[in-house]
Amino acid sequence: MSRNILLLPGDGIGPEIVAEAERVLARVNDRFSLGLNFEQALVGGAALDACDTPLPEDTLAKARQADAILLGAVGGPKWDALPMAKRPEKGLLGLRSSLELFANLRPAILYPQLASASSLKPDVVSGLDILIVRELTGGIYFGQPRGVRHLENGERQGYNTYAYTESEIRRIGRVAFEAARQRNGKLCSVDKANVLEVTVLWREVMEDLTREYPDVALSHMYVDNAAMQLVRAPKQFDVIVTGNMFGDILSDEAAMLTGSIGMLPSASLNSQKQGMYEPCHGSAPDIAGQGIANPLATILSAAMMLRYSLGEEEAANAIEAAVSQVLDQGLRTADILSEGTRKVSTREMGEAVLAAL
Ligand SMILES: NC(=O)c1ccc[n+]([C@@H]2O[C@H](COP(=O)([O-])OP(=O)(O)OC[C@H]3O[C@@H](n4cnc5c(N)ncnc54)[C@H](O)[C@@H]3O)[C@@H](O)[C@H]2O)c1
Ligand SMILES: CC(C)[C@H](C(=O)O)[C@@H](O)C(=O)O
Ligand SMILES: [Mg+2]
Repeated sequence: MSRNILLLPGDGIGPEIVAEAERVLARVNDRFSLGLNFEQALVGGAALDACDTPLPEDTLAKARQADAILLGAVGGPKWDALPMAKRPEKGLLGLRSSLELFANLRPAILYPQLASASSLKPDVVSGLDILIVRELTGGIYFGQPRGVRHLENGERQGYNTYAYTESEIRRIGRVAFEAARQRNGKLCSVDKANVLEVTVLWREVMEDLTREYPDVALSHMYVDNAAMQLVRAPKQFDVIVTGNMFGDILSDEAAMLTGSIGMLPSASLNSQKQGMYEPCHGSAPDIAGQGIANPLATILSAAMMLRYSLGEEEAANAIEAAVSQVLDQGLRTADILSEGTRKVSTREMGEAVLAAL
């Protein structure tokens, strides 16, 4: 069986970290005879520079045909002044919406070796294993109308629309309830139902789903409290389900509980389980080109790809075990460095994972 993997390195540290994940994928491809074929395409700022669009037709066509996609990151100061429709981030959002990748899984797992790198005290985070299920193709990111308009008094007004249909809420809800059922039967839905009508509906639909999932205990929390609880007592959470923007923010927050945003992988899936896999972080312009970025979130995203889109559990487990092994060896990129550990570069970290494989 042959499977096509599309690599989209993107911008900033994207090419550096995707190169390491590609080498890891190539190694498990050989070791487990996975029949993976790799192809590359442009997205984001790299695509803007070459083709004047952040999502070229050719990239979208390749993405539609791929069995799975691995993306680095997009964006950077070079393109920040462009109008919204032309920005690198539109390339990423265009991929997500064109492929209907509505279900974004962001696991925040603390590797025990990184307990001292976490922003929280070891006893508060030890054993942390949370899954954030973020709706990815709706909400305020995509709602219409949007823009900047001129008011009669001469002032300009910027506006966006936060909208969800019942069916959009139901389908992400089902993904979250299924995940909760397979884990510990606990789901917390995060909203702002004390203020926003759209999330009153969100809450109603989530409640409704409990009839399909009587074995899952559903709770609700306002997003401001959830942000606080995540740093107060994160282990109260198991699966969190939330909308696009709240999920974006809460997942960056959760990343710091695991030591670094450089540790947080993600899967973005559609209803056919076709998926795009990417680290939760961005293009990190402040460290791009220095060879010091942490490639583990991308390598762990590759493991998620093997598990969710390709059904290669054994290869996925092997990558995760290799990551754990290099952490055991005390190797750390700068973002997770702590006393008594050894600082390594992006490439050295990739090499170490390869060696462990
Ligand atoms: N999925 C994506 O492609 C994605 C995600 C987030 C942000 N972005 C874009 O990236 C650009 C920069 O955004 P930002 O600075 O707000 O967020 P960022 O995630 O790029 O960086 C935030 C901080 O985390 C650090 N960091 C991120 N990844 C790291 C890694 N692998 N190893 C070590 N340190 C790491 C950075 O050095 C920086 O200090 C923007 O253009 C933004 O739109 C893209
Ligand atoms: C770059 C940006 C569009 C993106 C998002 O907000 O979804 C990023 O922050 C992420 O978390 O994947
Ligand atoms: Mg984000």
